[in-house]
Amino acid sequence: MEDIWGRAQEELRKRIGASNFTTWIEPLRLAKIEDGQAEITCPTRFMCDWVKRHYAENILRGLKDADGTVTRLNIKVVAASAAPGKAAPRQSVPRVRKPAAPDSDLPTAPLDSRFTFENFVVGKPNELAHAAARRVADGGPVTFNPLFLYGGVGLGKTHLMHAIAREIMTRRPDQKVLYLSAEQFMYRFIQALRERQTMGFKEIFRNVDVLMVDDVQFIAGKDSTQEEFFHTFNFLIDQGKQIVISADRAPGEIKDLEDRIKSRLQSGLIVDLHPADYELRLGILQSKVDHYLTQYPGLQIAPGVLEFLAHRITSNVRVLEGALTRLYAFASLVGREITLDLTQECLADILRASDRRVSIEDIQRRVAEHYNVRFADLIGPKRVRAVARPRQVAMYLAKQLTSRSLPEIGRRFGGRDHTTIMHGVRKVEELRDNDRQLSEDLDLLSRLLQA
Ligand SMILES: Nc1ncnc2c1ncn2[C@@H]1O[C@H](COP(=O)(O)OP(=O)(O)OP(=O)(O)O)[C@@H](O)[C@H]1O
Repeated sequence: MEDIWGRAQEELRKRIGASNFTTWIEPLRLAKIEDGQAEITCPTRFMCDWVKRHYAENILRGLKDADGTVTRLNIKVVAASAAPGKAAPRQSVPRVRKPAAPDSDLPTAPLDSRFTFENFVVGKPNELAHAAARRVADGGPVTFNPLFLYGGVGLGKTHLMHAIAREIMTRRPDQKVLYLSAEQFMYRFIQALRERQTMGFKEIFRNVDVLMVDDVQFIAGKDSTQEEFFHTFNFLIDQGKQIVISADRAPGEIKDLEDRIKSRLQSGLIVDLHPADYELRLGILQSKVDHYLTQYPGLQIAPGVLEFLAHRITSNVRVLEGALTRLYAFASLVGREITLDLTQECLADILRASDRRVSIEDIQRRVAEHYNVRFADLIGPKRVRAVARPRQVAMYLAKQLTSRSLPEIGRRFGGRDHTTIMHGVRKVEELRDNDRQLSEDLDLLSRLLQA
């Protein structure tokens, strides 16, 4: 099945272009072929409708070419986790392109032009890492050597590394800056060994003023590469040259890394990038929206959408950025304003994956406790204000923090109609901006529920 779909995809990529392919075809899966009918699964309804309207014919043609038995096509929505026997569809998230194996005459890996200090949003979780990176980039006498930056996936390590490299190259063009990933370091070293060019290799690496190695955990367990790295490292430090290293964890926690290397890596300044908190996530989204304003002038984003995304997508910045990119692409294609509904529709798979599994009952219990009302009253018919307002707050939080539909939420609120829920949600949205107490309550409750 994989083979057939692989061949059909190759054809499709040629026919519709790489960008359309990545957005619309890559997330699809070929689930089965039965009695001449191919079944394609799609992670969201929005995407399913779009693909049916625009690409069904091409997909069928591609499948027919790849497997002569196919005569019909059925495209249906299947939630990411429920896709039969397949890995979850890849989200259309732009992965930072890590440079490929480099050309041996040009050691420095290409720098991504977006990864600058200006584009880096600073908040509590990354302020120390940012300040240290800035200090190194500003130059002057070497204060901490090496600078070791570490943090989980997609939290901005590579972004900071590129920013440092670019800044030094601009401020001090006389300095030889060599930036590369640990994988490339190994690739070059092995190539040098094979071509009996180890002297040339050593010369390149020992002649730099600033050496920057990304994802150093990669050399763990690679004995001869570790050995060479260790010597290069010592040589440069002894010469007072700056070294900057990044990894996905602290030096002491990298398994299969020789102790002497660990201890050398620990001899400078070690700073970690913490996962982005709500404020930082919102700040990053706002700065991206500013960029999109030039790319998509006139495309409106409704109030509350960015807050919603910052609340709901907590995994990492890369996923957050990818969500916004997809949202803008969808909205501009269909020529619609980016509303909360559009957001939930077109990011259903990402939101589901990030769903923090807050249940509606958790929300109701927490809200009842906070406002000191009985749980039974909260979901019951009472209309007195002392109960009605907390109920609307609970409805609003249910919409914000879960991926349940309005009718589903209605059922959990004593069988209310979806229009009642919509009214409750809107009411809270209206009041939130001017009622400080309410806004603080919402903030506190969301935090408690997501803790
Ligand atoms: N504070 C920030 N401000 C603006 N953009 C950020 C910030 N942090 C991360 N990003 C963006 O998030 C994306 C992922 O960041 P980056 O590639 O630097 O992560 P990483 O920590 O190197 O992850 P990995 O370990 O997967 O390589 C990039 O597009 C980057 O620009």
